[in-house]
Amino acid sequence: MEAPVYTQSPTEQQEGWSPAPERGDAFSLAGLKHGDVLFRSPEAAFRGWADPADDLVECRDIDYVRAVSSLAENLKSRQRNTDVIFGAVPFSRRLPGRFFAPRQRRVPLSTQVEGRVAAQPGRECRRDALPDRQGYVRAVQSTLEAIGHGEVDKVVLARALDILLDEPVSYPALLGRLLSGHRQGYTFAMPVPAESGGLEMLVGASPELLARRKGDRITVNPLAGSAARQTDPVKDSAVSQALAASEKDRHEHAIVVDDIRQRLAPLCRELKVPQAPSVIGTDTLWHLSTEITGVLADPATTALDVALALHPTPAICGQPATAAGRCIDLLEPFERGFYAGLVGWQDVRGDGEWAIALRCAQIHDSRLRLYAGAGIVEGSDPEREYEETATKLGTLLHAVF
Ligand SMILES: C=C(O[C@@H]1C=C(C(=O)O)C=C[C@H]1O)C(=O)O
Repeated sequence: MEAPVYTQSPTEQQEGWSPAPERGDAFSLAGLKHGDVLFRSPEAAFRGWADPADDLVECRDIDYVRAVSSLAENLKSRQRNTDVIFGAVPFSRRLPGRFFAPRQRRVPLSTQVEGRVAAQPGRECRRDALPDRQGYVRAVQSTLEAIGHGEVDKVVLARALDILLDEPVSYPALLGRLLSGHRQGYTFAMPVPAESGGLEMLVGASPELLARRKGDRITVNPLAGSAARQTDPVKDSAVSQALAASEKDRHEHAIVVDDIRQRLAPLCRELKVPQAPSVIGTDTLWHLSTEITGVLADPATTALDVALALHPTPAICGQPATAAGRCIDLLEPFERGFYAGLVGWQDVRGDGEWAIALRCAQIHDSRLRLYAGAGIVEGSDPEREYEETATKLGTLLHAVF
């Protein structure tokens, strides 16, 4: 089986390279292993190596920003040939986040996965749904009751799928497939602290940018309101038009945009929020999307500062956040871990990108936990919401099998 290979175009060869352990001007995913990093966005692509030992911090929420600035100070003072910190922040405050500065290499944007993409060698031995279809439908019904009683306006209710393979996950195979199947969006492999100690790999292909900073400019791109894509192009376009016109989905989306607007206002001296959402397509879904741009009032505000000011948005938690968080704790029979948290990178100047960890799994050896959720508002149909989560799980499932 051939592993996919990255190559760079001649014009981009000078851009931001640090020493890397592989030959020439191409690198292969073949060596990608537990503990390594991969992150590709529409703006940047990185590959990081777990060894030798990295600058590393694991910390709780109040310390995230301090942790990243102390890593940045270390990098500056040691003039290491890298200026990028990677990391992940969990959904809830119960778990620590992890930030580190591995030996890394920035890959040109023209980077393509080349060669035949290998298949996962293992087979599925076991699959457990948390909860099953009935359980999820009941949880959506309970959420609708809470919404009806005025306790909460929106709750994003997730479910998980545990899969056991008969062989450890092949990261080159899995990432090769995710990268070649998702040319847009944010594809990542990031080591994160496991609940049981040690590390797990957070792997996924998310469509959602929480915050990007370039100098004093920021971009925030919430998604909310979804419909499954169709193989027939006529039906597919009808579905996207119906989504754009759907009252229920526009309400679900507006809750997110209003919350983000309010949270960004104190950070920005200029803020542009489009009047109406547009529709964007992933491999499996149409989403309502609003690209919000702003100019920071204080240019010392970093990409992570902006991301943490917004997290958890109503796109992945709900509104109001505290009441929605209570529903999630009560109704989801698993710990979200890093699902719906932040995953990304930031350089020593504070520029960077933090995506929301969606369409992802936490992986250890041959065990995978996949996650997907759907926003519940007044008018949501429990069976359709279940189907939406099934479509969302498809991103990872199609890459594994
Ligand atoms: C919660 C997820 O996705 C989020 C929920 C969406 C929705 O409810 O329409 C759309 C995009 C994401 O903000 C997920 O993928 O698990």
